[in-house]
Amino acid sequence: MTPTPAPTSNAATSAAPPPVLALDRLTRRYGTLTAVDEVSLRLSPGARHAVIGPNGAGKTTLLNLIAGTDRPDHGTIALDGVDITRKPTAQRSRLGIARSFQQPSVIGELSVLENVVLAGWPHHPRRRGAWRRPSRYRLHKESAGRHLETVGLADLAHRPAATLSHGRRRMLDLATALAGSPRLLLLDEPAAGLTDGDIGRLLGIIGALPPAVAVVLVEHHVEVVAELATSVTVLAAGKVLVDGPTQEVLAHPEVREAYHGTAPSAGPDAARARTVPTVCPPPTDARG
Ligand SMILES: Nc1ncnc2c1ncn2[C@@H]1O[C@H](COP(=O)(O)OP(=O)(O)OP(=O)(O)O)[C@@H](O)[C@H]1O
Repeated sequence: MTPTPAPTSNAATSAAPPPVLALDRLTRRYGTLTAVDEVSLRLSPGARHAVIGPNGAGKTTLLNLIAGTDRPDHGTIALDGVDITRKPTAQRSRLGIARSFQQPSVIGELSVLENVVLAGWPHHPRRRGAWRRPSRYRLHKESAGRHLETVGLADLAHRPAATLSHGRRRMLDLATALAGSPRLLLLDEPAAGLTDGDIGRLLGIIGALPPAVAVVLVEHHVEVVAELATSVTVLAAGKVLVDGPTQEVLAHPEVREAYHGTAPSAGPDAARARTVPTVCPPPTDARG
C-alpha cells in the first residue's frame, strides 16, 4: 500500500517538531501470514488514536512492534524523531513508551501502592543515590500516590493487589503504566471485561491524562473509541482499511458495513477480511 496519510500529522513544515510516533510501512510476517502489512502512521504529542478491526486483524501485533516485544520484518518506528526500530523494549520504556495489557500485569502480593512505586522506580532520574538520600524515595512514593489518585485507587493504596476486582486491577495496571511519565501510552483493550461503571471511570481517567501524553488505544468497544479517540486506524488482515478523524472513519461506508454485518467483497485479502462483520462489534460478554 502507499504510506498512510497522517491522521494527526506534524510533518508539514521543517520547523514543526517531529511526530511523537512515526511508523513507516511497518510489516510483520509469521510464516506465510502477514499479521501487520505496510502500516504507516504519524501521531502528534497528545494524540488520542484508536486502532480497531476484527479479531486477528493485527492490532496487538502492531502494539507489540511499537513496544518492542516483537520485531518488524521491515519498516521503521521513530519516537520523537529517533529511530527505535532496533532498540530493546527496556530502552523504549526509558525513552517514554508505556503499555497496559489485555490481562492486567500487577504483582498480587505487593500492595497497590507498592506496585506503582516499583513500576516507576526504574524511571526515577536520581534513583541511584536513594540509599543515602531516603527523601528521594519518599518523593517517588508520593508521586506514586498521585498516580493512584488519578485512577481512583488512593483509598486502596495499602490493600494487597491480589484482593482487587478485575476492573480495579485494570486501573492499577494503568497507574503502573503512568508511573514512568510516558510520552506514549499503549492501551490494549482497556475496556475489556469492565462493567459499565468501570468503563465510565476509565473514560474519565483517560480523558484526563496529561495533554502531552499520546495514546494508542486498541479497543473493540466502538463507543469507547468514539468517546476517547480523535483519530482512528481500521486494520483488516494486517492492512490499513481506512484511517483519519474518528467521526469520518466511523462513518466510512466500509466500516459501517463491517459493523452492520455485511462483508467487504473485494481485494486479495477478502477471505480474511470476511471475518470483519461478525467480530468487529464489542463482544457481548465483555462488560462483565
Ligand atoms: N507469535 C505469533 N505466531 C504466529 N502467528 C501469530 C503470532 N502472533 C499473532 N499471530 C497471528 O497474527 C494475526 C494477528 O494477530 P493479532 O493478535 O495481532 O490480532 P488482533 O487484531 O490483536 O486480534 P484480537 O482482536 O483477537 O486480539 C492473527 O492471525 C494471529 O493468529
